[in-house]
Amino acid sequence: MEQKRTGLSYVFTLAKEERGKLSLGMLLAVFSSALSFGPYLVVYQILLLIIKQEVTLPAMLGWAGIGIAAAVLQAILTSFAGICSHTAAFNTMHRIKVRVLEHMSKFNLGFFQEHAPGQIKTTLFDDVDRIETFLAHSTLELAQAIVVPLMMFIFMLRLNWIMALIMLVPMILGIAIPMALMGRYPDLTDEFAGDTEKLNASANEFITAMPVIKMYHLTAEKFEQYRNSLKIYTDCWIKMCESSCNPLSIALVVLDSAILFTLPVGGWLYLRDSLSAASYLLFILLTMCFFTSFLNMVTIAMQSMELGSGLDNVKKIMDMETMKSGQQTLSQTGCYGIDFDNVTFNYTQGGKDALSDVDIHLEPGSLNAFVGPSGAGKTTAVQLLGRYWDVSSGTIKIGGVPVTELQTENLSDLTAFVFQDVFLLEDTLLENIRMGTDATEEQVRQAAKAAQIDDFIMSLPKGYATRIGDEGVKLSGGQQQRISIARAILKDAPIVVFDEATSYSDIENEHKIQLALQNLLRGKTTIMIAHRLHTIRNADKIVVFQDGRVVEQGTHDELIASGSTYSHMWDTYTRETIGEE
Ligand SMILES: Nc1ncnc2c1ncn2[C@@H]1O[C@H](COP(=O)(O)OP(=O)(O)OP(=O)(O)O)[C@@H](O)[C@H]1O
Repeated sequence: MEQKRTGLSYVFTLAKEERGKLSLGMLLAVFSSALSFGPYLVVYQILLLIIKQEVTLPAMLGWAGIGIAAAVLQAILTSFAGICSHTAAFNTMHRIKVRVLEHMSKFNLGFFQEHAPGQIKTTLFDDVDRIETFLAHSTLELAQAIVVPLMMFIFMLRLNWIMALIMLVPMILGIAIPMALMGRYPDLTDEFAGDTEKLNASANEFITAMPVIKMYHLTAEKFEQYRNSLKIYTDCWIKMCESSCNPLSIALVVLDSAILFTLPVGGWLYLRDSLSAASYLLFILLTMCFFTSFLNMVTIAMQSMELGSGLDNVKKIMDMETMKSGQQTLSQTGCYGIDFDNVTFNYTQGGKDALSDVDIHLEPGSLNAFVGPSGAGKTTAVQLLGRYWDVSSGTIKIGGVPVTELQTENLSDLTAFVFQDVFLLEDTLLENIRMGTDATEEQVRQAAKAAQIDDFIMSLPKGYATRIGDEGVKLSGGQQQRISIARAILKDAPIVVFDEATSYSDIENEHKIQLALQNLLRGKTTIMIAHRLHTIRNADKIVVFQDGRVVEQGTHDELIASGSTYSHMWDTYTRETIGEE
């Protein structure tokens, strides 16, 4: 279905809190433009004096004074108009950024997995910044481009209606001819916006994938996705230029040659005594001024076309449905069981089920493990518990309450997730573990000790004050995972999920973390996803996933005794581990 382009009215809806300032800015811009007539009127009056042979020094000085006063006032009004529009634009930009971010923070977390960071950044910064530029500059130009030619036309109509109408001929031709020619070409604006977005996304991917790209000696030219996007973008750009070059050139030539219409007609009227010499000269001056103002409209039209796709992106995000928060809350100090009741889920409507009819009951305060081959649905199951996505059917409950009925902040307080890939803030190690909580430095250290990362941190010259990031220290995968474990320990949530959380750790560190966690996780309901089966051997319940279904559940001994999937996995695992040793 073709998407309807978002109109300029949406910009003014976004800027509704600043309408007063914007209107004042536009009004001042109109007054300031009206004053730009000053010099022309002065010239006209002086010409009249010359023709009537009434030139006197006081009269000349008087008119010159009026001209200078008009110019000074014009400068003052322009400056105030700019202050109004820039303040309104900056406030609007700030407000939109906050609103878009707030709105995004209410999405299911899956949104951030589905959308490339580059794409979100483009909307949040480039597209919103374009709105700011438009409001700061184009609104004033728009007011001027509409009002100035209109005022000029009314003035000229009063001076000589035939000449005024003649002035309209090049304007009508300048619009009608290009529009007729443009109609023969397809509208490529949406296609171009889409191609630009794809090019940005593939450039972003190229930069993100730099380590792999270097390993395989791929250059930007050889990186097929980038090369294709660039070619499609360039082809579309050339097509756009081809389709707009001729009509635009014709429009410019016709509008620029407006004087060729007013000059002969004015001369003819002058010879017939229907137009005074002063008026004739004034018309020649105004013809040039009129079309310069009118051409501003073409520039604004082009700016608003550029704004269009950015506006669409902002609107798309603002129109997206947010995750509906429930009303119920559970205490963060409680101990809760978890139930998956007949849960089915697919990432894309009509696509293959990532989970089918999953039924699991996890006892309050128990240690549980999700195991199974890659792609079996383990991560999907735990992400559904945290509402990264919402189930397609069935219910997931914490302490008997469906997760969809819990307040979103409460659900977040009840759960702590440690994933294989860790996100670190460009901040100190202390703040990276503290993560906005009011934990004391001592509490942070205790958590870091349990996660086996305190020794490493203390070995750094600045200890916990060491900053992570470009200019700071770089952490290994295992160290990052241990920071993430420390965060989860400090959060002290009643439900803790580890998804391959120690996969980057060496055996010794993994063992130490396991020992520390045994104490810390007492009384919490824990889910561990693990491929290294020895780490979950003592779990109260092991749930075996295969192809999106739960095929077995029980303790290690029960599952080994049953002799099916888990026992085969265990056999293979122990054989491989012994082989490695
Ligand atoms: N964001 C996503 N969009 C679409 N499909 C997905 C997404 N994430 C996972 N899948 C699909 O869902 C299925 C289950 O994936 P999931 O990551 O839950 O498996 P897993 O058992 O955790 O695998 P692994 O052990 O390799 O992490 C797979 O077929 C996978 O391709």
